[in-house]
Amino acid sequence: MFEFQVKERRRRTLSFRRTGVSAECRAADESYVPRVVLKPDAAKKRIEAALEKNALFKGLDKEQINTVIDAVEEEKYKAGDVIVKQGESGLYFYLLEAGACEVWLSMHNARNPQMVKIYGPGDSFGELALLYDAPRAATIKASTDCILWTMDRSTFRTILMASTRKKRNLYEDYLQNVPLLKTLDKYERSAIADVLEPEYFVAGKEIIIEGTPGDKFYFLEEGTAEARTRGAVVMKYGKGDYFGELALLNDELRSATVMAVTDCKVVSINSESFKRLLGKLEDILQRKKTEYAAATASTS
Ligand SMILES: Nc1ncnc2c1ncn2[C@@H]1O[C@@H]2COP(=O)(O)O[C@H]2[C@H]1O
Repeated sequence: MFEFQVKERRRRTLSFRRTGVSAECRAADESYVPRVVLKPDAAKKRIEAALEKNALFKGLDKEQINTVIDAVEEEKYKAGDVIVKQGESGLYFYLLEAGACEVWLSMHNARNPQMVKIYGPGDSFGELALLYDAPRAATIKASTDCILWTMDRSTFRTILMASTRKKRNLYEDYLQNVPLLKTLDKYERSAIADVLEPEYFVAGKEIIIEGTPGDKFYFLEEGTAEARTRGAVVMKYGKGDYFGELALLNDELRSATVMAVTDCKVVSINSESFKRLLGKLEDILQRKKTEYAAATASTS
């Protein structure tokens, strides 16, 4: 049998609480006093680079980013180390700077956990226990030597909890009803919610232009749109439909123009997140190509 042994490490580093708390921090948690773990400028630059790669930190202002940079603490793990263990209580949120970590899940008290994904640089984990006051939902194990930045619970709850929860709640129902995502589990859909960027297009405006390079994938959240090739309508889109996948999947130019028929709200995903989060749906996405070919043939 496969048993992970771990107790989340408790920090021994000297840290202090900063006085002169910003109004924003006080608003989020009256008792919060920012934590400061002293570190050289070079370390601050590394943290900033890691934060830039992670969608959860995107909406933060400069002051909040500085609070995060002050508060996090470096941790190194060796290949094979267990960083968090499913079922235990959670103390920290983790941002992976270097190395790779495996996610292991034990479903319904099954004895043998399954590895469900691998995290790489810029990925983060450990938010669920802190967001919902719940036991760790999965076990995370270093698959190579790793460098992580760990954030204490109080900083996480003050700086990141509201924005993360808001985005996940906002898109939970919508994503659950997107047919393409039916085979994903709730956690995989919330990872998609984290990276969605809303965009608005007035009726008649092009969302995608045929023959141009593509760097985004879109879900249509509100309104209707249509795809045209050489002027002929080849596809109509409504709420929950998606487009823009072919250029990203096949590294090619946009093969059609997609235009808003009514005012539209779309949510987009950049190509890096698309490959990371929707990669396992590639077969379903590629199948759509046959549908496009048939529609195009019937108009010519
Ligand atoms: N499929 C999954 N289900 C639950 N947690 C997952 C999954 N994949 C990755 N995780 C991460 O594993 C972490 C384990 O600790 P948390 O429950 O705090 O937060 C969890 C998520 O960040």
